[in-house]
Amino acid sequence: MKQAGSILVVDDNPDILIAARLLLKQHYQIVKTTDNPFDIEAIIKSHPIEVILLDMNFTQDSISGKEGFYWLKKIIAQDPSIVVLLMTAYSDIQLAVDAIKSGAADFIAKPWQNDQLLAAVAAAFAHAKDKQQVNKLTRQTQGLNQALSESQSGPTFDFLGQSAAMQQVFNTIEKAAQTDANILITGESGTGKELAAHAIHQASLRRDNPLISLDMGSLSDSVFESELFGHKKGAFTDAKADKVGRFELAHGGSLFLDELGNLPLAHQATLLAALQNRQITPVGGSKPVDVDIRLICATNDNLSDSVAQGRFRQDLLYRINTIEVRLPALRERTSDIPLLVDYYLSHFAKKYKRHLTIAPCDMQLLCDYTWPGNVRELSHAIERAVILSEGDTLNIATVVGQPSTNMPAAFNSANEPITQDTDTFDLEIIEQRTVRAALKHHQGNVSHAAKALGLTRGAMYRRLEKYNL
Ligand SMILES: Nc1ncnc2c1ncn2[C@@H]1O[C@H](COP(=O)(O)OP(=O)(O)OP(=O)(O)O)[C@@H](O)[C@H]1O
Repeated sequence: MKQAGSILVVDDNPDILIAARLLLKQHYQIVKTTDNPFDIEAIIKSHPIEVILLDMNFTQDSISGKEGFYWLKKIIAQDPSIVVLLMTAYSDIQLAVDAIKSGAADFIAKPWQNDQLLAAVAAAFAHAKDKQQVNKLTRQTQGLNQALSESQSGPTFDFLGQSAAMQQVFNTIEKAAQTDANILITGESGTGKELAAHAIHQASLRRDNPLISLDMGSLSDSVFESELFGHKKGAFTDAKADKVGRFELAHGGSLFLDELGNLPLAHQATLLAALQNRQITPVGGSKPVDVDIRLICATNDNLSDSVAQGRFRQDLLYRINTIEVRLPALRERTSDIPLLVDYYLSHFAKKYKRHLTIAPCDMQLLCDYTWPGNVRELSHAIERAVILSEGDTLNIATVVGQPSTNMPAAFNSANEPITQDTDTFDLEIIEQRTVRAALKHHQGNVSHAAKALGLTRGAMYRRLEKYNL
């Protein structure tokens, strides 16, 4: 039976090429041949070659083997994962030793014994698999280190809720997490979609492997494929080294694609193809890589509406929403508010070394407020109150928006007139105004505003917090 594997034979003698092809074709799925070593580069680029059988002398009467060493070096420089077997009719021990020192896996004397050649090629394929595995792990480790340094190590806060609505959410997560089903988390901004993604991963069998997140809302067109699928060195001007994409980093674990509703249609098609094939090809690469991931997506949008409006592909929606987890807005589960207030009060009191309690009437005020920014707004409000309160009692008056307006602070601020004239050169003031203007322009959509400002959503939220927006 033929084995999966692709081998290239390079020899200037057509009889050798025919003999090698006839023999190897019986055992391997892809056998390519060429009599011109200048073709090697293009063949490697267009086909995922694992092993090369390479002649050492191409020019007539040449017996030094120098050409073989030259092409061997070029192959290794182009793709170090390829295993090269050198062959020559002028067998001598020193040549064999030099070949192996230069990076060849083995040396074969012509004319070959079929059994010996097949054994050497089988060993070369095994070696190629090991090399691929080592390369993959090395690149995965580099990528994971990078992802960790980008603080994607996990959420700081617990995922809380005692209301019936949240109990149902926890139930669905518990059941769905045990399977590999794709999960779509929906809910307004600040309802805890990212926390839910982490909870799903932690409750799954993949918990010992990484959860890799990617904010689709802040990805520009030019980096989309390279972020998702990685790239090869030299694939484009800025590709100074190989980069592992998020799909490969998440191999064996979970991939969390946040803000999926913002993905342009062209990228939706690319993403769908990767999900269907369970394979990705890095930009500038020729070898598809198998990926085993559990997909978790999140969105603030109603994707069914987006499908109806032609903004989101129906086939992609069907692929990602095997299970849907809908996170209720905080105003739909007011019984959770005291729990969340106590939790964040104790967290921030500890952080700022304060001893604060909250008066029952103030807790009631917090329960009556509609929290359009959901738990994120609540946690920021409590943090500000902890910082601004004097004495032992939390003073909430300064932090909660007027219940009569029931608008998030960010919206209120955005409605203020913004002076565009440069009446100040204070960078902080200018930054604050720009952030407000971007929010206003994008009707409070934090992802869109962040993208317009060239910020990640994390960086945007830090600024919203800093300026109390
Ligand atoms: N159930 C919860 N218990 C405790 N904290 C929560 C809960 N839900 C959300 N939070 C807190 O609210 C903040 C926002 O949560 P998260 O980022 O998960 O929301 P999101 O729905 O992903 O928001 P966005 O759509 O804007 O990205 C975080 O600080 C998170 O810790």
